[in-house]
Amino acid sequence: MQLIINNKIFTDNSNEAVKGTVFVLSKQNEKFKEAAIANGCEKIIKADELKNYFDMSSIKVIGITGTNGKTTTAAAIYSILLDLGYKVALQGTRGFFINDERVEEYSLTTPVQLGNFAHIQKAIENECQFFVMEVSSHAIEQKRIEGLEFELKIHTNITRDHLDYHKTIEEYINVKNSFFDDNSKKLINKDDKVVKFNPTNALTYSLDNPSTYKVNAYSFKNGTNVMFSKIEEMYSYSSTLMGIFNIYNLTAAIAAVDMVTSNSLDEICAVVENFAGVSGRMETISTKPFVIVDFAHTPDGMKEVYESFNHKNIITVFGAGGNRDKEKRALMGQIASKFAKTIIVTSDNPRFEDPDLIIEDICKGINNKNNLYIEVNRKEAIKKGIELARQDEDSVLLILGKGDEPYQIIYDQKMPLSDKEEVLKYL
Ligand SMILES: CC(=O)N[C@H]1[C@@H](OP(=O)(O)OP(=O)(O)OC[C@H]2O[C@@H](n3ccc(=O)[nH]c3=O)[C@H](O)[C@@H]2O)O[C@H](CO)[C@@H](O)[C@@H]1O[C@H](C)C(=O)N[C@@H](C)C(=O)N[C@H](CCC(=O)O)C(=O)O
Ligand SMILES: Nc1ncnc2c1ncn2[C@@H]1O[C@H](COP(=O)(O)OP(=O)(O)OP(=O)(O)O)[C@@H](O)[C@H]1O
Ligand SMILES: N[C@H](CCC[C@H](N)C(=O)O)C(=O)O
Ligand SMILES: [Mg+2]
Repeated sequence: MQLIINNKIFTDNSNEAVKGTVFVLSKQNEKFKEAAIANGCEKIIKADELKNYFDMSSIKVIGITGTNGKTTTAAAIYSILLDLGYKVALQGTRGFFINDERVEEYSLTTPVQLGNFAHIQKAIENECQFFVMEVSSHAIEQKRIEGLEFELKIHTNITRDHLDYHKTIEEYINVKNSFFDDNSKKLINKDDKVVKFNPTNALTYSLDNPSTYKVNAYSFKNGTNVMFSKIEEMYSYSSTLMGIFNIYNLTAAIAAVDMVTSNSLDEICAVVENFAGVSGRMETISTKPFVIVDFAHTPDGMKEVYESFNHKNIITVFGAGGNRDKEKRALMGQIASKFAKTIIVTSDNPRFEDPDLIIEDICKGINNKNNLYIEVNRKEAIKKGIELARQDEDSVLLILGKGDEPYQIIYDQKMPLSDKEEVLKYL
């Protein structure tokens, strides 16, 4: 990766660290320092020194971490800020966006150091006042966010994910919490039981516990309607987004915009309705049969989705990623069997693993095998789901795990596949 500032090349790759370039040292490439020197680089700096070469004072960086809800909360903040007339950049799982336009496709949720700086540079060139970014646990652990100064840090929730990488849940929680141990402005979900944060400059939001931005009531009639209070004052907003978890995401987004702008909460709440949600996140693809595509890929994420459709006969299609946390698989099976009437277990990015064995792992959590179908081919699994949904008017088909990912990863190949397009094909 290279970054050019005032005609000077900064690189994090020793192979590119030739004469006249600056080698930017990070946790990941420390081991290549000698190679960079051998290649003749002009200078070596630490990633957190990059800020000395770079004037970022015109842009406010907002970072969001948590197990679930980062992409949705980030997109909601982006949408609200744009609607209020600001220029904004958004960086996360779905790519990189500037002022309502997609600039880059999917890659990492949080790029490496030089990648973050390059995007911020582009945002500044486009006169953005805000840079909204998702911060993954990998990024915190690998110090990809070194050298960034955050105007606001937001916490969504901490459950379980990526244990293939972090090994233990304790380590995962510690990594996430470490994002909140400094004196920056923070916005914390007060209903989360494991979050630990430095209380200096922290405000909170919640549905259950006392907090700064406290949801007092909500209803799901004709969309989602929410009343919340800040200190003594009451406010309300409406949204087309479904699910209690989206009340968390939207309330966090409103609170965040309140914390970083001088707009009134009434102004902010008025534009929330315009946010149509994120592609592939609780997205209704069809109402008859009722079909939803969602990105839930953790036991907790699935539970949240299923609970939102408790009044329906749930038919669900899902798998679990290969070369990722194996422990979550049986738990996902368990959650599905608790809530769903019919389960179709299939593949979700098997990568280098045998898809049949991943499915076996998932099925270990499913006790009642009566309404269980196994279909390793995801396209066929979706087709089966639609067939079954057509036979039951009270059903909802919940296709989980891939959201709007446009591919299935088999070995290291990305084969084109879109859950949404498959659904539309069979309707
Ligand atoms: C497991 C993991 O996170 N791996 C990341 C890690 O890989 P690595 O340490 O093996 O990389 P490496 O090839 O040794 O290179 C490390 C550094 O050395 C440098 N290098 C390398 C070779 C050389 O000869 N000389 C040299 O200087 C490279 O330029 C680089 O800066 O560092 C690389 C760059 O520094 C990342 O691209 C890579 O992400 C891989 C591709 C990945 O798939 N990561 C996923 C798991 C990830 O990060 N996901 C999260 C969360 C997703 C979510 O929940 O939404 C994300 O933020 O996307
Ligand atoms: N606040 C929340 N609490 C619990 N579950 C949520 C919440 N928000 C979203 N979800 C569920 O998690 C899924 C992923 O949401 P989203 O993409 O916003 O999260 P993310 O943190 O960016 O995930 P990832 O780290 O995989 O990119 C959604 O499709 C939904 O099922
Ligand atoms: N962005 C996350 C979720 C991907 C979910 C699922 N589609 C998978 O491949 O496991 C990750 O890379 O772990
Ligand atoms: Mg994300």
